[in-house]
Amino acid sequence: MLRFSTAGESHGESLVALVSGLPAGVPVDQEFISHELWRRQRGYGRGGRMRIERDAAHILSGVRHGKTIGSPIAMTIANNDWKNWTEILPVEEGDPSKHKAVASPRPGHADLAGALKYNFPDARYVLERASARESTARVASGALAKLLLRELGVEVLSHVIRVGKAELSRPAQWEEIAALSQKEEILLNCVDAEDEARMKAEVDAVLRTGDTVGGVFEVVVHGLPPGIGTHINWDERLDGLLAQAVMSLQAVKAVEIGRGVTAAESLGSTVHDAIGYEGSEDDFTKFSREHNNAGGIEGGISNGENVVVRGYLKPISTLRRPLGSVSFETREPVKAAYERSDVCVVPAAGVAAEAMVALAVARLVLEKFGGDSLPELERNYNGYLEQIRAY
Ligand SMILES: Cc1cc2nc3c(=O)[nH]c(=O)nc-3n(C[C@H](O)[C@H](O)[C@H](O)COP(=O)(O)O)c2cc1C
Ligand SMILES: C=C(O[C@@H]1CC(C(=O)O)=C[C@@H](OP(=O)(O)O)[C@H]1O)C(=O)O
Repeated sequence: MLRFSTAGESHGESLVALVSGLPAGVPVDQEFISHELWRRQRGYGRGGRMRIERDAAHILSGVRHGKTIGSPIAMTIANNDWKNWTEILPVEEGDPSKHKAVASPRPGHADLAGALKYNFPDARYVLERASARESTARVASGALAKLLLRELGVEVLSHVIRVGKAELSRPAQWEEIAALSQKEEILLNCVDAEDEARMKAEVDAVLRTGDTVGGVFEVVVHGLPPGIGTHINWDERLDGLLAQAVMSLQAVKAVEIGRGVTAAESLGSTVHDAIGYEGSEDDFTKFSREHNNAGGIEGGISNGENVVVRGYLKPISTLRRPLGSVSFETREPVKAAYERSDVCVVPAAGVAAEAMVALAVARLVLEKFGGDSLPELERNYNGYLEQIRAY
């Protein structure tokens, strides 16, 4: 089974990722992993921390001569900022007077709930792990899943469809989303320049007022054949696994598959994707669809169309003009803590969500087709593609 876990704190020495269950023989393109990490660091509205970090994955195990060898892959991603925190957050006992308390919990962050739960006098240790710095390790892990999927012709990318009140005004084509991932700079990762300018204006407005914005990203899986996931068991459904994978990201508060949200207020005759038999030779089967409101999943199973998953982000909770809070020490009303912060992270969250989606899809692909080596997996995969083509 493909599994991954992460360790590490935001201002600790490094993030750690551990990925197991990948077959042997998958080419590991380190430049690709670095590019994915770079993409997660970009986007208009990020704070001062991103000027300090230059994320790169250091592979410790599981890869030899540029290919996976079937054993668990351990990676570290260093925190450049650690050097500024070694006295504040030492692993040894250290000097308690150097402790930098997060003295008043930020509404919307994990501070208060975490401090109560773990019995900490302030929120420092809570934010250290709650921080989305952890998503770096997810992106490095997801890059490995993407490299596996790439061997099977499956790609996972994202783009931004809303920042605050500014929304993408038209549907995006796969080719446009793919072109975004090749750009040398990322503004708001939107496929339409005019819409992107309106999104930028939303960020500029909150930069001026000391506020923050949220938004919506869309992850698209391209080239996934029908039959991944199953209706048979609740915990093996593709839609359920994707929802959990994306919802688990920091600040994501809703997940939508296809046109799930507007479908709830629409008639069945306008929502469901009428079936034809006009597919081309390049398609998995000759079955075709009028549109893809289902987001490529029916009954928890991929149906051969692009899989489309949207993540809805709440606005960032650390405000330069903070909301009311209470001092941990005195219990008196004070403003919530502020050190520095991102004000908009929709493009970065989209990249992190790509990683989570790639890991979930790769897990189900490996469960269906098995194989301890890439050639064995490819044999099983291609045999299945032949089967559905001949159906
Ligand atoms: C890429 C990314 C960067 C983030 N940066 C910040 C930040 O600078 N400041 C902040 O308060 N929250 C930031 N967040 C959101 C918090 O991590 C998140 O709100 C917090 O951990 C509480 O979890 P929850 O929002 O899922 O309930 C970021 C989220 C993502 C995905
Ligand atoms: C470090 C990252 O994001 C961080 C996520 C984050 C949070 O509260 O989630 C708070 C900020 O950390 P800091 O207080 O050190 O500036 C962000 O910079 C990153 O994305 O790599």
